[in-house]
Amino acid sequence: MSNSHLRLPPHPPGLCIGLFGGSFNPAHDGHRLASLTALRRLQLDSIWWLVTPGNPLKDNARLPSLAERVRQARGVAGHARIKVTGIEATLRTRYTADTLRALKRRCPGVNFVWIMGSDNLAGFHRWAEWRTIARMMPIAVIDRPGSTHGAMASPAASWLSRWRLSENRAAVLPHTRPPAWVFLHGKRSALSSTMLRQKAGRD
Ligand SMILES: Nc1ncnc2c1ncn2[C@@H]1O[C@H](COP(=O)(O)OP(=O)(O)OP(=O)(O)O)[C@@H](O)[C@H]1O
Ligand SMILES: O=C(O)c1ccc[n+]([C@@H]2O[C@H](COP(=O)([O-])O)[C@@H](O)[C@H]2O)c1
Repeated sequence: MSNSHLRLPPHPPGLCIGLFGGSFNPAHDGHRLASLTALRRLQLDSIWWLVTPGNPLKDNARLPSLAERVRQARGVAGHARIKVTGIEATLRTRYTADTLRALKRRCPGVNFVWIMGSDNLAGFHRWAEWRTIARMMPIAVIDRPGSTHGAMASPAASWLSRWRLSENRAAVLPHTRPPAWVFLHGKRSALSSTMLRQKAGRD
């Protein structure tokens, strides 16, 4: 990855930016639909897809290169407000807590929101410093087929329950002091990268 991925133009204070981390192996329309839901319901200025150099909890032996995944994801994103970036490679961060600290330091005044699908909330308690992440920025969870119940029954959802905003207040989430989170239900996609890799004979 070239240093161009670290170029962070000055962001006027008050901008609202969603951070959507993922392996994107490959990116698909489910990522795009979740992003459009977050953009609209949270009234974000933009959403950044953070294509990870490698999820710290996954075996990344067969993961395509970061450059390849970023290129493919840009083809799928196709939206002026969705920016696809490999910035974690340049920041030399892999754990989400480290990435969020680095971005907050580099972009003071920006209202960041961490975005994730409901399957990730189900396993969030296994992430490094997950409570710290929730104290660093608001979180929006996007409902995804197959994980609605698991997400809500998870240790993280239980710990976070007292800070949950109702969905009709989603637009205030980016301006709310963390911990704060919202569970967004809307149009859903059953697509997954696993399904696409299997179809392509890659798994
Ligand atoms: N169909 C979907 N609806 C809502 N969120 C999704 C969907 N697909 C992926 N996400 C979310 O996008 C983020 C990145 O996911 P990722 O790139 O791992 O895709 P994936 O389809 O879950 O991949 P895999 O099947 O390999 O686990 C995660 O927060 C995940 O929950
Ligand atoms: O920081 C962690 O401990 C951690 C553990 C698991 C996943 N993550 C992040 O979660 C995001 C979603 O990952 P994935 O592989 O499910 O697409 C991605 O940004 C990962 O870096 C982060």
